[in-house]
Amino acid sequence: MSIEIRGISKNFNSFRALNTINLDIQSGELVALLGPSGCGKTTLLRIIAGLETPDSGTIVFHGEDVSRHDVRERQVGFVFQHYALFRHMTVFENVAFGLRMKPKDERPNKEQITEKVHQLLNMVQLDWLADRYPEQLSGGQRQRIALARALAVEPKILLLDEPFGALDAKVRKELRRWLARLHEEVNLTSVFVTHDQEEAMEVADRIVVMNKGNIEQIGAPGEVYEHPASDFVYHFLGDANRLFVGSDHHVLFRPHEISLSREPLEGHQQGEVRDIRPLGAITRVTLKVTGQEELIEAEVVKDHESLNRLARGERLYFKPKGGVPVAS
Ligand SMILES: Nc1ncnc2c1ncn2[C@@H]1O[C@H](COP(=O)(O)OP(=O)(O)OP(=O)(O)O)[C@@H](O)[C@H]1O
Repeated sequence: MSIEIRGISKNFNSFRALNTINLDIQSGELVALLGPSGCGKTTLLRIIAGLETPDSGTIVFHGEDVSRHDVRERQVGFVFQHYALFRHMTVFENVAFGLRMKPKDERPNKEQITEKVHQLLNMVQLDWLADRYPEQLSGGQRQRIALARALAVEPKILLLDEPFGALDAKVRKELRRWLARLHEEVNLTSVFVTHDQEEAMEVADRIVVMNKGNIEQIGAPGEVYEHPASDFVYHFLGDANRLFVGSDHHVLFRPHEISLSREPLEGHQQGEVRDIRPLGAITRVTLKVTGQEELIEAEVVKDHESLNRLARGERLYFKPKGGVPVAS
C-alpha cells in the first residue's frame, strides 16, 4: 500500500514541528525518517498513523484520503520503543490479542488464531518462548514479539519508532539485519524513525533526512551519502573534516577520503600527528594543521605505509581526495 503525504504542517503552540511536508512512499518500500532529536520525525509518524492530527495537509493510503480516519480505521501496525507488551499476558496471548479483538464477523476461530500465532512466532524465531511472560524475555526478544504482535492483524503499513533504540549495539545490529530480511519476506510498506545514520543506511530502501520540521533530502542510502544536498546532510550522514582554504572557503571531506604520506607530495600539505587510534581494520590519525583550530581526522587501512612506526608529534602530508568545496 502506497502512502502519500501532502502539505503536512503541525504546530505545537507557536512552535512549528512540521513545515509543509511532501513525501511519496511506494508500496512495499522500507523508508527511514532520519534526523536529529526534535526534528519532527515522531510527529510525522504519528500523523501517518492517525495518532496526531495535522494543522493542514492530507494523508493518502493507496489513493484513498484517510486524513479523517481514526487510528483503528487506518489499520496500521506499530512498534514503538516504549510500547510495552501486556505484562499479565504470555507471549502467545500478546500476539493473539489483536486477532481476538477483531469484530466478530472478521475474527478467526480458535484453531486459526493458534495456527497464526505460532506461524508469526516462528517467523520471528521465538516460538519456543510462547508460554513465557514479557518480564522473562530479553529486550531484543521483546522487540521481536512486539513486531509479531503488530504483524498479527496483517497491516498493510508498518510504522516503527526507534524500534531498537533501547538495545545494546550488537543486538541492534542483529535485529536490524533481521528486520531488513523480514521486510523482504512479508513485503509490506514500512516507515521507521531513527536518529542513527548507520541504521538508516543499512536497512532502508530510501532515507528521508529531516531537519527542524523540513525535509532536507530524500534518496537511496548511497545517493544521500555520495551526493548530499546540503552541509547539514553531509554532516549528519557521517564524520566530516573541514579544511579551510584561504579565508572564505573550506573543503568538506570524510576521514577516509584522504591521501596520506610520510614524504612531501604534490598538492599535499603538512599536519602534525596528535593522535593515532587503531580501530580494527582501519587506523584513525588526528592531525593539527597550521592556521586552523579544527583538527583533521584521517582513516587509512591499518597497514598503510604512512603508519609504519608513526608516533605522535611527527609530521604527515595529506590531501583530501574529492571533497566538496564550500564558501565559509
Ligand atoms: N505534544 C507536544 N506538545 C508540544 N510540543 C511537542 C509535542 N510533541 C512534540 N513536540 C515538539 O515538537 C518537536 C518535534 O518532536 P518529535 O517528537 O517529532 O521529534 P523527533 O524528531 O521524533 O525527536 P526525537 O528523536 O527526540 O524523538 C520537538 O521540539 C518537540 O518538543
